[in-house]
Amino acid sequence: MLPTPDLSHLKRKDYEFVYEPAEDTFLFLDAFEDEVNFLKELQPTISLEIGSGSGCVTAFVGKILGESNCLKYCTDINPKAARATQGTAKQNQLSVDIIETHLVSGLLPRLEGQIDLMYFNPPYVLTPSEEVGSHSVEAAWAGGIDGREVIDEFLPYIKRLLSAKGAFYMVVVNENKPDEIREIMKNEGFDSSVVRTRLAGREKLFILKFVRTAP
Ligand SMILES: C[S@@+](CC[C@H](N)C(=O)[O-])C[C@H]1O[C@@H](n2cnc3c(N)ncnc32)[C@H](O)[C@@H]1O
Repeated sequence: MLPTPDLSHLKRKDYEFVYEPAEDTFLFLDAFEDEVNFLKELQPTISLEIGSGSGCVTAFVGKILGESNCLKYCTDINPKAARATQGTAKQNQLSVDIIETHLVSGLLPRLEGQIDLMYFNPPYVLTPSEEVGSHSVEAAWAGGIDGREVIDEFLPYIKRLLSAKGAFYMVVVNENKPDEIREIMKNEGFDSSVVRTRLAGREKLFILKFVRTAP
């Protein structure tokens, strides 16, 4: 079992402003541990986490990839989360390029078709639409109708950003209608699988994986 990254620089007060690693984060870590062999074979040259929050997931993936030449990018809409990710990268001796932005704004067209590994633990909680799009901690969970508003805005970017061999992982809950998301992505030319599921309180969490359909 790989150790959880060192987040000791983040204090209780920081988590008033930045999403604190929770069940969904830890399910993501478990899923990436399941995927170690795939990730090592993939040998990503560029990775991207959208919504990196504390930076816990990227630090974990960084440990898996070890001394590789992978260029690691993260984005977050919340400036305090971007700073937290920066601190976590430093604390865990990783080099990560963190961009404070909405989804992947500013990365296209430069990284079009370049990303081998991409992952997103999105805001997936069902909330009124007006709550979506804040730049503070509420951005971590407010997902709007069906918890899908941010997810649906992001889906078209997967095809544009992933390289031919690339893989994309995402956390969703039952209420987000995972089968419908998989169908949308199938129509975009992606195969999907469920890497892990877990019940967390009333939520059923899924880690979905998408790769391009073999020609
Ligand atoms: C559920 S939290 C996940 C944080 C971290 N990746 C983890 O797994 O613990 C979702 C993160 O996405 C960020 N986020 C929400 N909407 C975003 C958007 N439109 N663009 C970029 N980041 C966004 C939030 O600020 C938050 O840090």
